[in-house]
Amino acid sequence: MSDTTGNVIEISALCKEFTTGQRGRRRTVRALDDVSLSVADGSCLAVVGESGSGKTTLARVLVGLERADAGHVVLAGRPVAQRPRRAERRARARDIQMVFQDPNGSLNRRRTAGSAIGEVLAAHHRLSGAEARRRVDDLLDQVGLSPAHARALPGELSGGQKQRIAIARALAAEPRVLVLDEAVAALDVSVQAQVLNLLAEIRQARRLTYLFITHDLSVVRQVSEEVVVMRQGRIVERGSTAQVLDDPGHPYTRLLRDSAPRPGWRPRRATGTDTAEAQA
Ligand SMILES: Nc1ncnc2c1ncn2[C@@H]1O[C@H](COP(=O)(O)OP(=O)(O)OP(=O)(O)O)[C@@H](O)[C@H]1O
Repeated sequence: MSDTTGNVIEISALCKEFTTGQRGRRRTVRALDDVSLSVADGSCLAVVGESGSGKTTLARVLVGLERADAGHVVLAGRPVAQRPRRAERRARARDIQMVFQDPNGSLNRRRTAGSAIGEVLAAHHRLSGAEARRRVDDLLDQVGLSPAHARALPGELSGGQKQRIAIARALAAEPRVLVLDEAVAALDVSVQAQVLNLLAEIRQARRLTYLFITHDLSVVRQVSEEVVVMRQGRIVERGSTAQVLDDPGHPYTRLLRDSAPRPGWRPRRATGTDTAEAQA
């Protein structure tokens, strides 16, 4: 379900600050500074930016792991409460799920893959034991694993297989939106390509919407039609992937693109001009 605009995510004027340190040495960081963004139902929007630009904070606010100081989020046509009740939290989890960079964070090392997926199924659907087992097998199949993997503990799985289980867990809730936060960053390049292909197939088959957070511009080209560029908590540029990466409008995007490793790439020391331009 999307709202009348066809957007499944509508974010307006989100702000979030973090204050750290002891009294007298306090430091405040504005992780999100007036961020407004919409994501069309069924699309894939990439969010890029250097480390600390606010990408993860945006994701965490969206899925409800962090509370914004100001601003609004509308998910699948429903405004998201800042202090949600249990039922609202559960409804949000059915709308949006997140896959993290490190699958170990979402998998208990003493729990089999089947039981990890079954836990999410049980939280969102009323199923008999036999139905749940069948759904676990279906989900394993959708992420390219076999029913035998249901009995495996995380320690018996490769990094790519663990990430596939984390994706199956997220899919078990049957969400409309998947937020993928550096979801392939920890994988070897060949495994990365397989998981990216898998994610593309799943999006098409399930008509899902992706918010794809990455620092890797080559990944952006493979997965998304549109991209937003974040810098110091603000969105500095948004457009089609081809336009933003091939003909960036903002000096910061040019700097990001020009410092990304690629075939034939030679590291180049940033000049004073680069830095001054990017401050614009
Ligand atoms: N829980 C927190 N406590 C204090 N500061 C935080 C916290 N979470 C994020 N920050 C700060 O907010 C800013 C944005 O961080 P965030 O993790 O959202 O950036 P990012 O673009 O996702 O970076 P990375 O790519 O390194 O994950 C950073 O300056 C970070 O140090």
